[in-house]
Amino acid sequence: MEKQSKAYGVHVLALPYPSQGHVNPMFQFCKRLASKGTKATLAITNYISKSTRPKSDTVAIDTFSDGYDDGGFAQAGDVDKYLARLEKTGSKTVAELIQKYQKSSHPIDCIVYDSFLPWALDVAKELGILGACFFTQACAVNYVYYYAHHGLLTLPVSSLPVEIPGFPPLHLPDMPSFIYVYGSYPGYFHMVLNQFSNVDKADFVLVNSYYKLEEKVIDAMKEVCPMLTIGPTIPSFYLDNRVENDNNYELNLFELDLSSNCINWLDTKPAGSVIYIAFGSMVSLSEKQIEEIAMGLKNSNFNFLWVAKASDQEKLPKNFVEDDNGLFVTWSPQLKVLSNKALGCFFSHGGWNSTIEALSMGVPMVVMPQWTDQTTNAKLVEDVWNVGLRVKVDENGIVRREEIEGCLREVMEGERGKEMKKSASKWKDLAKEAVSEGGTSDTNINDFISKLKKKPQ
Ligand SMILES: O=c1ccn([C@@H]2O[C@H](COP(=O)(O)OP(=O)(O)O[C@H]3O[C@H](CO)[C@@H](O)[C@H](O)[C@H]3O)[C@@H](O)[C@H]2O)c(=O)[nH]1
Repeated sequence: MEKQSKAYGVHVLALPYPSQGHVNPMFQFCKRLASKGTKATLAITNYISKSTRPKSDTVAIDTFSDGYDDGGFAQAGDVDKYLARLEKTGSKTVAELIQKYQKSSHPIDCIVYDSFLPWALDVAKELGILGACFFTQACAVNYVYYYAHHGLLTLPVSSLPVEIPGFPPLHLPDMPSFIYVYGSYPGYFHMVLNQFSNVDKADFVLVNSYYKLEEKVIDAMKEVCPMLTIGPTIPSFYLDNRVENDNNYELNLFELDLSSNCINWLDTKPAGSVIYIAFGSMVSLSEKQIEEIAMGLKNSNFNFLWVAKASDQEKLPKNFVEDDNGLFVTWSPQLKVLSNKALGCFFSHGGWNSTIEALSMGVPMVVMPQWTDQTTNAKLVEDVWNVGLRVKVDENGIVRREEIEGCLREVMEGERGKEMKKSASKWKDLAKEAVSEGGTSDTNINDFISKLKKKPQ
């Protein structure tokens, strides 16, 4: 076990974009830094702090204002409005936060900021500290955005397929949705391209992936934007187990549903018999789509654990009776679920955290991507890593019950499913290797820390 050092060499302030899929990897990275003797402080918004009251033994938690202290994004109710205020107010309040530490006995040496918040690098430079840009999504996705940002991929895409080093050619539905459905979510689209607006000025560029997972694209990306793989940023307990008491996310922005202990329930099920269904923190499905999933599951007759908000559970068909082969929760301890022996398949939306968590736990997937990077992740899951299937959507934009049942059966008991289980187990071993002593991610994290220590004074 790596012991926590009391004599901190350097102090890192981590600034995630304020949503679950960004806070999780940044917080885990902080825990990893702390286990190596670095002081790490995670900066979350006042609203997240008030609504979750997070605690950690090893990472300090501090707050800044995004301008919406009483409701965060929901209070703004509009992407453009939220992002504009986050930048304006955040630039000021994050600067104040750093200045507070600069007057203390442990000033900040480096801000590790989410790539969605490039303005944080300007704050760092004005205050004379280092800036490390942290990408939370797959390197392949970042590669596409890099090329689009620099006009090397002309938009709307006219020349198909698009080639990414080491990957099969990408057709339009394999591109991130903002490119695939050109003109959709302009605020978010601007944000993902803008990740590259000043990245050349960052002192470090970190990415939550691991080298062997995306070897060729990481090598290609290194030529233009040197990214250090530091992932997977999941608790050490599930991989190398070198960090003491590190088995939780501890920073759930949603309340864990303890009404039915889903882990005890999973423990009663045979190995590999349960499908886990969860679509991350942002997806909202139509009543029709929920009905199709429910009927696909019912017809498949597999055991299932389904994470669905109360409002989504209300959309279930009236004749969908929950018996002992199915359980609903509103929010699960996802890593504990994925690591449970009863798991046979993860039916997911293909969010990057869910994807890299499943890869790290060796769980094959069925992916029903909704938007953003999920479409590309689904392609990689099916055609590059050979660990799952992407469901097909019909002409009305619905994934039908027969399609869902067919994909679940193939992954759970089909011939391809057997191959996928083997591949999943390989990616799990490689994830563990990456973060273990001397692994690629471990070495990159050590290099990052040692460069901080040698920073010019
Ligand atoms: O019941 C649940 C459901 C999810 N999680 C966790 O919540 C996170 C969800 O992250 P992710 O799978 O990436 O999904 P989103 O919350 O949807 O993340 C957004 O942010 C990601 C990072 O940018 C993108 O890859 C996604 O497409 C985008 O939707 C993961 O760590 C899960 O372990 C739980 O702990 N319990």
